Amino acid sequence: MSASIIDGKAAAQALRERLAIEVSRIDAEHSWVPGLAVVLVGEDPASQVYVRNKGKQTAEAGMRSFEHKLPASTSERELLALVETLNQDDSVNGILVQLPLPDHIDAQLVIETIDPAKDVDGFHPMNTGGLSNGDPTALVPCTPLGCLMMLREQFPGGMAGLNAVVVGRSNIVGKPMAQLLIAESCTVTVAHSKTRDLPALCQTADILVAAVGRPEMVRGDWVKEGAVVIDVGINRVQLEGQEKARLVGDVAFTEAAENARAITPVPGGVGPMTIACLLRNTVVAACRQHRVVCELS
Ligand SMILES: NC(=O)C1=CN([C@@H]2O[C@H](COP(=O)(O)OP(=O)(O)OC[C@H]3O[C@@H](n4cnc5c(N)ncnc54)[C@H](OP(=O)(O)O)[C@@H]3O)[C@@H](O)[C@H]2O)C=CC1
Ligand SMILES: Nc1nc(=O)c2c([nH]1)NC[C@@H]1CN(c3ccc(C(=O)N[C@@H](CCC(=O)O)C(=O)O)cc3)C=[N+]21
Repeated sequence: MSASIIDGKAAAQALRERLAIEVSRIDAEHSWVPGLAVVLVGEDPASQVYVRNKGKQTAEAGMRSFEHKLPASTSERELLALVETLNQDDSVNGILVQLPLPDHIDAQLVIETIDPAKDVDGFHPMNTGGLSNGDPTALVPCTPLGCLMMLREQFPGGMAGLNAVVVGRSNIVGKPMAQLLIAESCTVTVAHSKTRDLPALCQTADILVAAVGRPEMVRGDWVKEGAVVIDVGINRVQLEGQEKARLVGDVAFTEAAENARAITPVPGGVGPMTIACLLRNTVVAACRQHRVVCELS
């Protein structure tokens, strides 16, 4: 089988267009627009690109974007004070603090300081707990939410009873992805660096999600014939003799596409959907804060 390629870029654009329509309806009927604050500490060049893309796409959807770029020397106390200010600011409906943070800052403390109602990353314990308890109002982390949206397109009849294997158990991708798949009634296995015989486990997967951070680790013969493969990995690899680094996923794409029914590419798969879901969470959070009904499907 030769896989169909899941076009995350197109899906993200379609979602952003729906968001823009909802934002202009809210503006017309209620005279406010959702606002997203993004906080970046330090100079990490890759993070700066994300922050720039987020700012641009936020504005294109008709929303307000507030960027706070702080030096790497920012103290934990200063960052917590900024978060408190954003919590109090009624024009800010969503707050994202870009991770990772410098070592001298306790990231968990920062996350727990964000008002759960404005936690559009879905990392606050109130939201992670809500997700695992099946609370429909919990804000869901953007990357797994984007993966779920693409999976739903692939399974119009639902995913109940399918075997899902999630490789990676991070708080930002692996664990919330597993929770979402449990809620879809999949049989979910979460693999990590201590998992024994990972290739054999992956071969049992009808749905295979790779969120590892190791370039092309998942090989073609790990993929069951007809499986749907979601590649979350974003790895920059420097090829010999080439000036620019290339982006590759955690899955060996060409090999895996021989066996899969459908697969996400890198770039152009999960990444663009992550940003679109961040904007979606901001619209949803803003509507709740203003106690108006959000007309997004
Ligand atoms: N497209 C997007 O929007 C996003 C992409 N990413 C990308 O996704 C990837 C994963 O990110 P993130 O979850 O934050 O990464 P983390 O480094 O936090 O987690 C990686 C996970 O992979 C597991 N792992 C590492 N090596 C192996 C191995 N050899 N075999 C099996 N499991 C292994 C680790 O296991 P253990 O717990 O045992 O150490 C860990 O659970 C990265 O490439 C990142 O850049 C991340 C966020 C968003
Ligand atoms: N608090 C927090 N929340 C996050 O969601 C978060 C974070 N911190 N830290 C970093 C990771 C990584 N991440 C990506 C988002 C979009 C793309 C993306 O848009 N990728 C494009 C293009 C990438 C490029 O060309 O550089 C693509 O895959 O096509 C990638 C990675 C969000 N993260």
